[in-house]
Amino acid sequence: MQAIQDSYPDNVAHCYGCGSQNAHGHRIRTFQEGEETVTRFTPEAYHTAIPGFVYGGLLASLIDCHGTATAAAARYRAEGREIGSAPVLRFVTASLSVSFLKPTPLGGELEIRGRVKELRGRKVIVEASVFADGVETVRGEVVAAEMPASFGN
Ligand SMILES: CCCCCCCC(=O)SCCNC(=O)CCNC(=O)[C@H](O)C(C)(C)COP(=O)(O)OP(=O)(O)OC[C@H]1O[C@@H](n2cnc3c(N)ncnc32)[C@H](O)[C@@H]1OP(=O)(O)O
Repeated sequence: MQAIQDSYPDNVAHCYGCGSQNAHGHRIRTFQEGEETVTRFTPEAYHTAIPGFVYGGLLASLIDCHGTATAAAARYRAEGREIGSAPVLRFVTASLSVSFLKPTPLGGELEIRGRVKELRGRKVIVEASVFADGVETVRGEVVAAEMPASFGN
């Protein structure tokens, strides 16, 4: 199945969280499921915070990259365009907020589910949650902004 990240051009596919070209990264893959998006990720033993539980920074990065992918998909949908069609849309994180509701157990697959809260102009606000065994352990919000052509300058 085609993931949203599969549509990222090679020159922006090096992100540590979601770049398919980053051999050391998480390489998350996000799929549209109706009005929601879903990513599945299984943390490794070295993603430990306190033994038995997942490191919060990893969980934040899953929300982050799931959010920017959800934002891109939402904009394509709003424009009635196929994901990845030219001109390619790229979103970066303007703001990320994360609440750790419960400790997230280490040792199984996590599910990250996202939905669009607001889509306006060059900005998309995405809400996303991490679930472990169906229990919501983390909730976050990503403000994703369309990457300006001048990015980095
Ligand atoms: C392409 C695949 C890569 C995937 C990336 C994965 C996630 C990442 O790790 S990205 C790396 C981390 N993020 C960055 O480095 C971004 C650095 N910041 C920037 O480049 C700029 O500040 C940027 C692009 C976010 C916003 O620039 P700006 O000139 O304000 O853009 P602009 O187009 O005017 O603003 C867009 C909208 O976002 C809003 N906005 C900008 N920053 C923020 C913020 N911090 N909080 C809330 N809203 C914000 C603006 O108010 C504007 O909203 P509106 O349209 O309602 O007025």
